Amino acid sequence: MPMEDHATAVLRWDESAEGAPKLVLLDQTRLPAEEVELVCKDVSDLVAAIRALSVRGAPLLGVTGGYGVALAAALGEDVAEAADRLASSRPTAVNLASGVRRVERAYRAAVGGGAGDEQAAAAALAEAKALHGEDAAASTRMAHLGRELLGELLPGRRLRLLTHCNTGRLVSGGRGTAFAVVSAVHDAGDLERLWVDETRPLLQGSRLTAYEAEREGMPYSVLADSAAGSLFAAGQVDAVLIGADRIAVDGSVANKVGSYPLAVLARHHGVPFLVVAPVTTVDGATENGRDIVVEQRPAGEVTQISSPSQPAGIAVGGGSVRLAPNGAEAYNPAFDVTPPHLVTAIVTEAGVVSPVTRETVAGLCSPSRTRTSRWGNGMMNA
Ligand SMILES: CSC[C@@H](O)[C@@H](O)C(=O)COP(=O)(O)O
Repeated sequence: MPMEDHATAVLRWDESAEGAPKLVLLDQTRLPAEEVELVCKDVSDLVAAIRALSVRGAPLLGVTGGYGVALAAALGEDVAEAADRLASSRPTAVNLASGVRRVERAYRAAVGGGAGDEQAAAAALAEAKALHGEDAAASTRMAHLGRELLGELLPGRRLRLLTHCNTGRLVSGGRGTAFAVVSAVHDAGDLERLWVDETRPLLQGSRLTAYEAEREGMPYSVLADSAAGSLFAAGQVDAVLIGADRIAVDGSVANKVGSYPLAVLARHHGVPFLVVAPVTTVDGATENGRDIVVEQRPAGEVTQISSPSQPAGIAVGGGSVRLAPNGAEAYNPAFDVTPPHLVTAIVTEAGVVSPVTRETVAGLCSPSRTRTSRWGNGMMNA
């Protein structure tokens, strides 16, 4: 069932009620147990929601950050200070900072053009809404191109696709990134099974992707991340599809921790490893994968698990259960970086990039990008 059919939108700007506008989010830390709205009345609320992963996933973080700047402007907060706090609330997903800066630029341009406070706030909101709409359109295009690519790579068969983390409607103005491609395959009747990595430690796969797969009526199975190797060995995976939080100019892909081992497995077993991400995730300012800042999260996310009412293990207060001895230290990077030579193709709304090289990826950043019409030879026409 599509997300719009539910009363709770993933994110909405609310100015219908009396008083000041608010940003209302579907609190993703409460899924799949319950659909609960989280009302952000100001930028501090929103920054807290972003840090707690109540709202998450690269494209949606960009859209949320943009609305955050609009909220600051509407409330008469210091927009520059609010933009800095929003942009730095999580470091890895480039969309967050770029969404924030884009809306901040629109606000400044309005102020520079002589707009009053209300007009400038309206300009910021219009830009945030435009970004939201563009993200939805990009999602539709990526779904189409990704499905087409799978048809070329793996013709004439029903597909067993493996995905990691969560990349569907919960992270996007539309149907998402990698999950949007899976949805398109499913809609066409070509999905034999979606393998859903649970995605330790915060379980974005089992909590969120399985929730979305269930609602779309897909055949799916959740697996422990460590079970993926045996699935590949058994010949049960036709392709891996993931999203991305940041793609460096050299084609390195930062995504949820656990993506890199899947790329290694995929290469070993000769399985295509596809990254699906909007052009806004390609960061022209980050030359190499080693320059990508990987967010380190609290140890408690690994060493404890919370009660069902706080299923993500994010809030480690009352109701949490220890998974490791008191005092255990933990290594908890939120993301890892997959080198370009392990990535078969990057699917963007502007086209499919393959092979993934500095030259082909740089084409996505430059205004004068060139595209070729054959997959496997630079870029496919969008
Ligand atoms: C389209 S979403 C791509 C990525 O943002 C997604 O795979 C991911 O890693 C999200 O991480 P999260 O820490 O849940 O924000």
